[in-house]
Amino acid sequence: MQLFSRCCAKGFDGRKKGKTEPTSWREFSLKELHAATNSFNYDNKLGEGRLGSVYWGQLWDGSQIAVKRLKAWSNSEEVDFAAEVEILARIRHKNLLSVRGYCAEGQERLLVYEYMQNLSLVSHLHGQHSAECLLDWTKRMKIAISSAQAIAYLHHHATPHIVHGDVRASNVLLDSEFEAQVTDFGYDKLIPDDTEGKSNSAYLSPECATSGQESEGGDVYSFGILLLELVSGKRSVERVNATTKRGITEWVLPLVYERKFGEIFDQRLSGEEEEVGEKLKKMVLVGLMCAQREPEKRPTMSEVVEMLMSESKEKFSELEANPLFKNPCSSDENSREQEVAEENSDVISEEKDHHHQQQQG
Ligand SMILES: Nc1ncnc2c1ncn2[C@@H]1O[C@H](COP(=O)(O)OP(=O)(O)OP(=O)(O)O)[C@@H](O)[C@H]1O
Repeated sequence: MQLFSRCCAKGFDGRKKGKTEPTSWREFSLKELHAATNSFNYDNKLGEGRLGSVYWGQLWDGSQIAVKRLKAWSNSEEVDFAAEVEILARIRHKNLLSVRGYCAEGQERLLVYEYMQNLSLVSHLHGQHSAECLLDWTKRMKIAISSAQAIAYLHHHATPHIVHGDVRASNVLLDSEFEAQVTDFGYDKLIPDDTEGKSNSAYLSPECATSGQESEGGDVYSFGILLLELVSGKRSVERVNATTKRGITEWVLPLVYERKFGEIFDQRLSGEEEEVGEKLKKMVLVGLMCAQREPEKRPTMSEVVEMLMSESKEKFSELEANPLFKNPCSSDENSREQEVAEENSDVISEEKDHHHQQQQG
């Protein structure tokens, strides 16, 4: 399809650096969006999410757009769509994809964004672009930091502070320089009853799955899963056999206990990790810190940015020494005690054996 052929390109004209300065926010007519998307033609469809379908389009001035056609709008008639979109449009950060405009005619509600030619992180990690355009480590680290900065901005600098509520690889789009453009934030007023679609997601924090309440801590959890996905190239949840699925943390943590980082890193990039080994380890450890079950143990997004960007060896050693990364079943002290006991007494060793058998029985 023509619209995908530009994936991995450096820019439309080869001169542009990153995201173009968005032209000012405005209202679009339905006629204009019909013309731009070839009447929402199936061939223009980029994909479909919980909120509706997204179409590629081209405006009369040649600029490329992505149009999100919201479904189930009739439930939300009391919401002033234009006012809500205007609030969204005011949220500006270089790594957030801000809305460029909207259309509200009859039952139709549409959001217009700049088209991101390198599409989403999910398509590069697991989708159609994973073979033809594999993200190297430098790009992955850039994506990790730039997406963390975007979420940290929402949590700590936007007024009022914003919980993203749906951090995942498909909501991290990539611009021409492979910088992250985080999207799909601030929709809670536009789509009030939107918890159901997320409830099965492996990105959802345990407390949010129970309470249905989104929070900054929940975003941190989801970002942790995203980091592990980015560094390993694995999906957030994988099927182990016909009846069992395994979350990515359950797979990564035991490997970290044994310091088998090489097995965690995306095997499709083997060889390259020598140069950036420590940074990749850091991505794994920070990912696990974020994806802890207990929200109070997780870092804030500002701390995540700081950890990911830090060059300090001491800070890295501090991170590595976190108790989370020690196998609770074989702490160093326990094994030393066992060694001493085994050296000194056969009886203890027999007792231990007995105890072990009792435990197994
Ligand atoms: N501005 C854009 N530029 C390029 N592709 C886009 C843009 N916005 C969305 N897409 C693509 O369109 C598809 C659908 O996006 P959408 O945000 O509706 O769903 P999703 O993020 O996959 O799922 P959900 O909304 O349920 O989290 C995705 O594959 C996404 O990568």
